[in-house]
Amino acid sequence: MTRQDNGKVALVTGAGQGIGRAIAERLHADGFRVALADIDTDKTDEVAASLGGEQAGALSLHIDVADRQSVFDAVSAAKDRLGGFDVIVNNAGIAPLSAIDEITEEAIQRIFSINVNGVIWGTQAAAAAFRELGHGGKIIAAASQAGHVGNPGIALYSATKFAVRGFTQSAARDLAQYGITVNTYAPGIVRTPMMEAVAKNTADAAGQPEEWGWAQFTSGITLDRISEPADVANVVAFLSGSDSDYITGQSILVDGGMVFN
Ligand SMILES: NC(=O)C1=CN([C@@H]2O[C@H](COP(=O)(O)OP(=O)(O)OC[C@H]3O[C@@H](n4cnc5c(N)ncnc54)[C@H](O)[C@@H]3O)[C@@H](O)[C@H]2O)C=CC1
Ligand SMILES: CC(=O)C(C)=O
Repeated sequence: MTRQDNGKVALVTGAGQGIGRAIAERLHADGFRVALADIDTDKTDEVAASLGGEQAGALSLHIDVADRQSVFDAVSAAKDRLGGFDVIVNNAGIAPLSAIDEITEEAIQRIFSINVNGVIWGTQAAAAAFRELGHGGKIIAAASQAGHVGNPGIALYSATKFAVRGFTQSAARDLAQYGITVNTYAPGIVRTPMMEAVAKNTADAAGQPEEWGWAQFTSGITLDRISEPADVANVVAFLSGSDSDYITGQSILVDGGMVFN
């Protein structure tokens, strides 16, 4: 089907691969002009080109979500070059393993600077752009099933995702007066480079084969399969559009029934 531009602009962080890429592709197919922002622009250059490039509403941008100025610059570039600003998807994140005894000050700072500060900077920059443009908008961030319940081996990561949910609930209260909704999506186990590394590193740390690493995370999926990035993109497409206008402050689990709460 031919793509119909819907007149709206979305920026997706971490759009170079995995879930972010699938979200950017889905929003573009739905008619959004999309800024694909990533620290690795080799990847976003390629994805944006595959969608037809800037003239076709697919703009590759550099962003380091840990750097507030970089986030504000990317939002500003998306707004100016794509002609508006309506949705931000604060998707970029990292998931290094964290055995409790081995957590260091540097490890805490690194993961929080990306997974939490990155969401805060994206929220600030998007809210400022929406207010400047005189309309509301949608702020969406990646949480995780690990931001709803504990998982072995990823305690520090889990702390960042609980933090994202807490920030989101309060930001939803603060920004409602501007017509801005704030929500998170909480994936389960998604087949991406991140999850492949998590499974492999979990197995390596225990001296076990890789399938054992996967099994630590995949038992208990009610729908009995790992998620594909498109499963998550479907829900983010809903949160980006007007059908979700009456939802704010929520974390939507997209986990095939791993966590019921
Ligand atoms: N894969 C999974 O099973 C799950 C993933 N998530 C969350 O979903 C989000 C996306 O995950 P995946 O696609 O699996 O990850 P991924 O590692 O496959 O892709 C992440 C992307 O973010 C980019 N990135 C990393 N640091 C960045 C920075 N400082 N600034 C800008 N971009 C940066 C990377 O270059 C990469 O393109 C993350 O927030 C993750 O925590 C949540 C639950 C499960
Ligand atoms: C990487 C992640 O978010 C998991 C295992 O829930």
